[in-house]
Amino acid sequence: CKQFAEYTDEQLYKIISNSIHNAELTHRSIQSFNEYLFKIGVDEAPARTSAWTYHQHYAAFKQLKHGTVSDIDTGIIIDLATTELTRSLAASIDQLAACPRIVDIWHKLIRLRCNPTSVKCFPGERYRRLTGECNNLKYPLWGMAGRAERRFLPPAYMDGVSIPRQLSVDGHPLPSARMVSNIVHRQDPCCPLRERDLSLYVMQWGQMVDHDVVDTAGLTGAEDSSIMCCNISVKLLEKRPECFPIHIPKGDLHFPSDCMNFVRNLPAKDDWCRFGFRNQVNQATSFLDASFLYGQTPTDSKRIRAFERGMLRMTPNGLFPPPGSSDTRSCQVESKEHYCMKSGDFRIHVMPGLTSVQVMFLREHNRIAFILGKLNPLWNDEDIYSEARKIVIGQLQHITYAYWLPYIVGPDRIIQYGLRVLKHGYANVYDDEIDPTIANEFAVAPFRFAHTLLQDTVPYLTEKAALTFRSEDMFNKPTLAFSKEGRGVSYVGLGLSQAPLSKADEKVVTAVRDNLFKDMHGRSLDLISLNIQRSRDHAVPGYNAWRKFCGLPYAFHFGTGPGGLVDHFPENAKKLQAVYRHPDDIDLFPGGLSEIPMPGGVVGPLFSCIISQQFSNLKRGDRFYYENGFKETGFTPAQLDSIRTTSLPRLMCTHFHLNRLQVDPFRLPNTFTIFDIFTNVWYFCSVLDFH
Ligand code: HEM
Ligand SMILES: [Ca+2]
Repeated sequence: CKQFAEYTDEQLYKIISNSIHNAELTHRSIQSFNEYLFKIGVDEAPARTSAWTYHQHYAAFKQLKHGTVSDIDTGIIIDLATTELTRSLAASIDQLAACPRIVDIWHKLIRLRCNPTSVKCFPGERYRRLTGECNNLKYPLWGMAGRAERRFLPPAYMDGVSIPRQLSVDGHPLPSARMVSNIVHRQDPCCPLRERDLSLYVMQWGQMVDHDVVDTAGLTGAEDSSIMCCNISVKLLEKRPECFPIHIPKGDLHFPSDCMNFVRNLPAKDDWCRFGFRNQVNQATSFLDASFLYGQTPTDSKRIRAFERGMLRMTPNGLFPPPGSSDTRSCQVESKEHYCMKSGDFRIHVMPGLTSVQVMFLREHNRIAFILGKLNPLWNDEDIYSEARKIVIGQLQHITYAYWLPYIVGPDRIIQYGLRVLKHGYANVYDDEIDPTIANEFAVAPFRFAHTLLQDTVPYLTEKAALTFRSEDMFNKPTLAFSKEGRGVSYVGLGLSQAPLSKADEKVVTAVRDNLFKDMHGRSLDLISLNIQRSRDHAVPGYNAWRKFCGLPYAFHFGTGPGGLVDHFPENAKKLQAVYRHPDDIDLFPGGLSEIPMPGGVVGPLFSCIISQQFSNLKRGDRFYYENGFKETGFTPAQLDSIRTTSLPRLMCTHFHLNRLQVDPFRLPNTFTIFDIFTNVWYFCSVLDFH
């Protein structure tokens, strides 16, 4: 505290009090400014939104709004106050935090507007909570929905607190995110490549897992409007701290203007109301717990559950989730009979394939609930619901760890990080010192790897025809899912298993790189620019910092020889060199995605390390992980054996009403040649084991 010896307690009190007070004033003035911009039509109301503005509505702080409205303001105020405090005292956050006098005064003052997050746990509870709280009895908040994401590495904010990372190590501005996207990630539409024999279902499962474990909250304008950062004067832009628009370089082959809208993500409230660098909020439970199906709060769950025989609500024909009363604006409806479905995750309609997988799990829950109800006539609704939910989550975890993850990170990483599932018996891997909370960096770059696996088309396979629809025409619409009297869900699901995965390289299809969320005015976004800009918004350090984190060689130069980008093909290293000034500057997404994939995986050494680390945390830091044998909460050995027979083809056969399917729908079926007859053959669904 020596550094602050010249200040009396009264002076420190005044400085800290001023910083909080000024932060409140600034926040209020930003809010009124937003109201004004909304009134004069700069920001767009959700009612008028087209797919283009949906981007912000997806990210909006939705799921937990009712419970945590004040957390939104508190997070912003603490962020503003921290910035002012570091400036007033000309000190870093670490220096401030090392001074107990400052910390004490801060807590006295901040208590007036911020309550530490607290929950009550009961060790005997048999089932995981919807919110994820109390999973860890020692650290009950770990993995809970609505909390700050954790960091694997400290952020690189320009001011050490909140301003996005924008400069090269040599002080020059970083290249525009769109420029990086154009030079590193452009895919020639003529010749998209396919990824080995993997199917598009690999991509779709990934998006479902992603939505289960992460939903980072964004900022919105007045009355939930979409904040517009382009087409406003520089003066106005300066007054909008939410804005961090992407510069589009001259001569862009797709975008005529020079600005792509980009709004920063919400600053999180710290669990203990401490000051600190800006962090972001995960609205989802970090655990792989089918939160996309069950919701993350008791209020949400009330809208999802039927409260009868353990079932989740369904339309009378038993095919779909019912409409959501407050989510009607969450998709674009093209027919009077269609509606936006209610699910545990607001983003269910982003692509027809995602709707298809989510509906499959809804049907599976109700199938299991029906069987449990029949077998246990004395069980009440709550008993059946809880047990069915536990089984569905077990199935989801089993398929993800046993069948999906190895295709992503490759078999070597599965062994290295202890991610293999057992064939028999309990694994008992729980460690209450492991924090499963989703890492900010995992969500911002490595786990977005699957954006390269996307195709320009949505395959749709009926009994009679193989059709395709343009992906860019299908974003955010329930049209295909409801088509053909509701059989569309199955046709999309089957289509995914029969279509090749786009190659796991650095190239990304134009459907999302140019035409993401295209609306009737022709406005669209570039998902890859968003990914890059998002990592700067979160101030995620550059490529080399991550190579070091993973114990991989540091790149001193852009060559691919020793001391350089040793995990890149020369062609990709050259592309990176064309946009970046130093290997330290390379943003995590382009740097990692352009690495040579691991043998048997789709991501390179860096992404596979970060993804494996996160999945290891999700396995070992989840007390309810399905292979754990705890008496109260685990499965019986017989139940566990049964969960282990769960397979994706069984789920698809049952819920998409199929006659036949290949053994592994994550891979394309083999044609019957002499060499591969036994590798991934078609089966009649009736032959598959039903449990
Ligand atoms: C057509 C399919 C998809 C579309 C349209 C899509 C679109 C988006 C959009 C708009 C964002 C937010 C971008 C931002 O502003 O930062 C996002 C984030 C993300 N995407 Fe995708 N995505 C798709 C598929 C996938 C798949 C297959 C994965 C698989 C692993 C994935 C993983 C992620 C992750 C991890 C995030 C960050 C989520 C968060 O922090 O809340 N996406 N995606
Ligand atoms: Ca979850």
